[in-house]
Order: sequence, then C-alpha cells, then structure tokens
Amino acid sequence: MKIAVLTAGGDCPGLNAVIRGIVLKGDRIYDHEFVGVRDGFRGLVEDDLVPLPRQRVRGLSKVGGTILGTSRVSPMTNGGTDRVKEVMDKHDIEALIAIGGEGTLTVARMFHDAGINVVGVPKTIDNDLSATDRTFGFDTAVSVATESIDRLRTTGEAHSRCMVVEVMGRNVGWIALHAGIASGAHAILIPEVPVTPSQLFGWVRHAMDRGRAPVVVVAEGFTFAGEEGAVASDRTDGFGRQLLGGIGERVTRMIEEATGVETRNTTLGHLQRGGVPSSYDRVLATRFGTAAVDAVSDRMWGTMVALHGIDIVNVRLRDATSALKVVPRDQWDEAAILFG
Ligand SMILES: Nc1ncnc2c1ncn2[C@@H]1O[C@H](COP(=O)(O)OP(=O)(O)OP(=O)(O)O)[C@@H](O)[C@H]1O
Ligand SMILES: O=P(O)(O)OC[C@H]1O[C@](O)(CO)[C@@H](O)[C@@H]1O
Ligand SMILES: [Mg+2]
Repeated sequence: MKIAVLTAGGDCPGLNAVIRGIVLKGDRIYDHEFVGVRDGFRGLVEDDLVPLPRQRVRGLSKVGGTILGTSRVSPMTNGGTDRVKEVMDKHDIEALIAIGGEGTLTVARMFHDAGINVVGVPKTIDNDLSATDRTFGFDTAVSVATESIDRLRTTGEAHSRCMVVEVMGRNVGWIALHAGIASGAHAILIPEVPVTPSQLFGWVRHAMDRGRAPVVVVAEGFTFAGEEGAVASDRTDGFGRQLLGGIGERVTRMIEEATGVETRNTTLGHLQRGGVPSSYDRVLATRFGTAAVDAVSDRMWGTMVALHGIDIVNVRLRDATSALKVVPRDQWDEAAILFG
C-alpha cells in the first residue's frame, strides 16, 4: 500500500521517532511504500510530497523537530477534501497518517467523514488530548521546564528575588503543574483554576517570610479569578489565532508592586518544544508509529492510536476530538497544599 505521512500543528519532540517507527515497521513487516507530506496540510493541498524510504528515517528517534516540516495551514480553506482526494489519487496514495494535536486530529476526522482513508497519531507538548493517557513531547517539555526552574531558583536565592516562570499550555496547565511540582514551586497558576491576586501575594510573602526566594510557575493560558481571556499579543498564528504570552510579565509586575519583593520573569517559550526528545518520549513515539502502521494495514480508518495505561490501543477520532483533557481540580489541590 502507498501511504502518506504528515505532521501538522506545532512541532513536538518525538515527531521524528513516530515517522521512523511508521516507516521501519511498514517497510519490514508489510512492504508498504511511504511518501512524506511537506509542512503539514500545506503540502497536501499544494502537492508537495517527498519519497520516504527507510534510509531516510535512519537514526531519527533522537532528533528534535520534524524532517517533514509542519505548519498551521488549513486544508479546509485551501481546496478542502476534494483537493486532498485529487492529490492522493494522482499519486495512488491509499491512506494518510496524520500526526498532530487536537486541531490536526479534528481535520483528520473531517477527512474520514469525507471518505479519505486516515489514521491519526496524537502529539502535543500540552498533553491536552482526552483519549490518550499521555502524548509524546510532554515528558520532554516538563523536563526542560523543570531544569530551567531549578536553575532560576539558585539565581533567585542569590539575590533574594521572586522568580516567575511562564510555561506553555494554551488551554491547559499540565506542563505548569508537573514542572511546578517537580521543582518545588511556591505557586502554580493554571488556566483551569482561578486564583486571586491576593492569594498569590500571600504565597509569595509566606515563602519570603520563611527565608526562601519564591518561585511562581504560570501557564501562558492562566487568567486571574474574575478575569476573562488570556494575555495575548495582537499577532496571530497561521490559523488566525492570537499568540498567547505575557502573563508572566504581568504577574511579575503585580508581585513586585504588591509585595515590594524584587521580581523577575522568564518566559521559556519554544525551548520547551525544541531539541532531543526524552527517552520516555522516544519510546512512546516509536510505539505510536508502529501501532499506526498496524492500524492502516488493518484498514482501521477514522481511528487514532492512544496510550491506555501501558497499552497502545485504537480509539475513534470522533471520541478523541470531542473534549480537551484538563487538569482535574483535585490534582492542583494536592500540589497547592505545599504552596507558599
Ligand atoms: N476546526 C477546524 N477546521 C479547519 N481546520 C482546522 C480546524 N482545526 C484545526 N484546523 C487546521 O489544523 C491545523 C492544526 O491544528 P492546530 O494548529 O490547532 O495544531 P494541533 O494539531 O492542535 O497541534 P498543537 O495545538 O499542539 O500545536 C490548524 O492550524 C488548522 O490549519
Ligand atoms: O508555534 P506557535 O504558533 O508559537 O504555537 C504556540 C502554541 O503551541 C503549543 O506549543 C502547542 O500547542 C502551545 O503550548 C502554544 O500556545
Ligand atoms: Mg491545537
């Protein structure tokens, strides 16, 4: 069978390990032929494809980014499913493996509804997909954030400053929660849990009173109780959404004004997405890749591979894209006992 593979949405450590897993198993076990789609859905509607022989994926499991490139170009406003079918037919491509987050998988579901043979692979550093226990990329992002916070703590202590760290997470606070717990943060602010400024100042003062340099971890999508809309710039991404970011700087100024404690902000940004994947993410991504090629071979169209416990399973794209996986309140409460 001739199969196209694409990566769409934000890149994520482990994408190349998925591609390698797909191609190696597909070649060795099923004798499939693969083509790569350049830059996500852009390449699919613009007919920008490259051969993907097994030699091309050699040694890739530890390489960050994606050899195929990615973008946020939507196929639905650039020719739609008719154009996708046309390109696939032209090259005798029978199936598509779409590797991406909730947006990419939503498009994959639309493709399935339109009769395109598609299987999804979940990726995102945000870990916000409800149908899988974990997405690859999350472990790496948390490790990078944790190491960064550990470093910020020592400079904070040297100057008796409060250190604020803004981490990614457009709609959910998984990275903030896990990196915050791992590094012993004195406050963790996430989109799911409204916190008032006075609660935050209380944690900062309490940490200072104990002779500690307070560390505050804030997810980019956080808003204070009673406020609406995350802090965002006036710039938009390739799909027209506002770029988030800036809450760390705002929180920094608020803390300094209210408490008098000298405070600095660090925004980790794309450092969390770049570089080599952790061993956990390499393993999960490789398993997802080999399972995805099994699903294609079994013609399980409209499904996505997922991690349930320690097993890789297949779930329907329709179920996988219906709701985001947010941080449950009790998990934040567990961490909050140690704040301040
Ligand atoms: N409802 C939709 N209708 C049409 N196109 C969509 C839709 N949702 C997403 N897309 C397209 O899919 C692309 C990928 O989605 P998105 O940008 O949200 O990334 P993702 O796959 O969710 O990954 P991540 O959010 O982790 O970066 C979008 O940029 C857009 O082009
Ligand atoms: O690639 P961009 O447009 O900077 O996207 C940033 C967004 O992508 C993610 O890294 C993954 O969804 C989010 O955490 C973040 O809001
Ligand atoms: Mg998305």
